[in-house]
Amino acid sequence: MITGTGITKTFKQRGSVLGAREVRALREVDFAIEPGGAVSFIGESGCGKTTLGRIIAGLETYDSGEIVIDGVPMSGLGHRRRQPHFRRIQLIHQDPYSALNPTRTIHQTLEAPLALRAKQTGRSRSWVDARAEELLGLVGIDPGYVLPRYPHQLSGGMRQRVVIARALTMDPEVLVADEAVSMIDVSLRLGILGLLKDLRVRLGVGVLFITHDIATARYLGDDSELYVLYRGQVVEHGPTETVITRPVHPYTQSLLSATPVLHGLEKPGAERVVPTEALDPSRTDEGCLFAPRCQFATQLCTEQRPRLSHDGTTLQEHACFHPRTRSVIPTGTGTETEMGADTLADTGADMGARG
Ligand SMILES: Nc1ncnc2c1ncn2[C@@H]1O[C@H](COP(=O)(O)OP(=O)(O)OP(=O)(O)O)[C@@H](O)[C@H]1O
Repeated sequence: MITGTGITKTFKQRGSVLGAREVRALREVDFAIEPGGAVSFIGESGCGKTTLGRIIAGLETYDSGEIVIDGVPMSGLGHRRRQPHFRRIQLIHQDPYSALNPTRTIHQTLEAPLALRAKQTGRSRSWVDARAEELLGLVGIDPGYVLPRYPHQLSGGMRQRVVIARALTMDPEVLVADEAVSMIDVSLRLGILGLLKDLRVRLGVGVLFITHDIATARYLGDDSELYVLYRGQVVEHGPTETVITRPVHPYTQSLLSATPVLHGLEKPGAERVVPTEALDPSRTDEGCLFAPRCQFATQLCTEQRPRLSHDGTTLQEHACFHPRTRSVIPTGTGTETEMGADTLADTGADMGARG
């Protein structure tokens, strides 16, 4: 089990005419990933999703808070002693093109981490080759075809499967998939999402899914959990299906309102929640972070910051002084286009409601 408590991260951005600027990328984020569980983080561009994924994978430091991996708090450990724990959390980058070394064949790409793993676990050289073939089989590609080839000789979908196979060389407890399907052809996305679901079932590996696309978050499974991030703060969290069908935070509602739907699936009577104001670079950190864009904000919202909590009336936690369940999906875009099942994974909106 992997938990994070109060994870906070601030970046200093230099180069502005006004000098260094501080960006609060994450604000006291709490999360938990059960063994074999599925968790998604969603939010618009810049909300801190990638930073959180990198922190969870041990690739980024954090200012305060605690990450506990299988009962071991990471903050008390030095870099070398942390590594074996973080190795159990493998990051899958969004861009399979740059994630693979173009000068190495797929055999060489898988051989290096597997040789290390063999050394760590006292296995033989023949195990390395057999395991490479086994892992490629697990991710649904023919080892005989792929092993001698270079990344540029493979399709985007195949490359992403190789990236996933490479992550599996470390026997991970959790795969962190950061926008893992966003750079893949629409027609291949469902295949990769299906593979992640399948790996959960077959290997018991947990999946942490980072996405701006609410439709892909929904695809992860009925038992998955959803965290909605806004400007580094979790504003709503609960079972994915509950958060999507009965959202209570106006930001979640605005994300869902912005989601295009297939013609004919519009829900009669759905409300539309639209952020009233674009993100302003001089935005205030006072009160609720979403208040300047929220059509339901009151004076209280501009003065105090609501904390994520259960109020006992809903299944999910929320950080809102005026939560109200609103049925907001889907309002439809008026598109007449007929779309096949293969394109369903691409129907989520780019939720970057930046104005
Ligand atoms: N290395 C860095 N140095 C300075 N600022 C950074 C750095 N990495 C991220 N940030 C800033 O932190 C904030 C969160 O960035 P992050 O990449 O985590 O967001 P995101 O939700 O993943 O966005 P996107 O979907 O566009 O990748 C942004 O304002 C970003 O500009």
